[in-house]
Amino acid sequence: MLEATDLTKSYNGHLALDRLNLAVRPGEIFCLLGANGAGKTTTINLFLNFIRPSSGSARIKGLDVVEHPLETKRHLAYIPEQVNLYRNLTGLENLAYFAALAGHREHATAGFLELLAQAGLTEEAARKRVSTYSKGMRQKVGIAIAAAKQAEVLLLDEPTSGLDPKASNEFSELLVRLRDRGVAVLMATHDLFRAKETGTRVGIMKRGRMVALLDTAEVGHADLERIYLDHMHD
Ligand SMILES: Nc1ncnc2c1ncn2[C@@H]1O[C@H](COP(=O)(O)OP(=O)(O)OP(=O)(O)O)[C@@H](O)[C@H]1O
Repeated sequence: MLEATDLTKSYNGHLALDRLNLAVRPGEIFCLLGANGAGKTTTINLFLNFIRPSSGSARIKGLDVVEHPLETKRHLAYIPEQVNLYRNLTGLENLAYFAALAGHREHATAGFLELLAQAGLTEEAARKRVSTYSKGMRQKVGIAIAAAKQAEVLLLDEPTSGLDPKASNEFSELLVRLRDRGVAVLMATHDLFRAKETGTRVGIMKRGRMVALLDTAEVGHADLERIYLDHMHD
């Protein structure tokens, strides 16, 4: 579904990403962990085709993202740290707008309200302007947009940073629901706890390289933290 093969990005000889090999299957949440500058955002941006690889390839549903930019974009949704929405429009209007932009005009207002309700926004909140929303509410609109697009691949870059624990928990539950519907999720995060809770696998990155790959079912919270810190120290 989501595949990196020897994916490499260098900036003036500095390897931001060094031969990454990774496959994320439908129904899987893969969490990228690593210190600042480890290459997590670079990985996500390569899948989004925001930047070009120096060598290797990023594929979505078997299609190279550089060779098939439009087709691969159709299958994916992206939630950055700050979801960009039109502040003067309501959550409902934003959702309708972005769904239409993605070619999904089949939903009526009731359908959009249902998607927002599933993402945890009441109708009352959905009809308020986004300028009045908290960060957690904007992230929920982001999830509703991903659901309206029926995205099969979800890319997230530190989506829960700055969310309070309850909002972060709610957001993680939404991710798990999408995962259970067969969405392939790739998420960069600094939150070891959430990575263990919601991730199927985690990859620890350091200076552009994937230095460890773990199955979350096989490690406890304390193990994951210890393994992470061991890698940061050497
Ligand atoms: N446009 C650019 N020009 C030059 N170097 C860059 C550029 N973008 C990223 N880098 C470098 O690539 C490396 C990887 O950066 P990246 O943003 O992928 O890290 P990250 O793991 O996402 O970090 P953070 O946790 O801070 O978000 C860093 O050394 C960074 O300085």
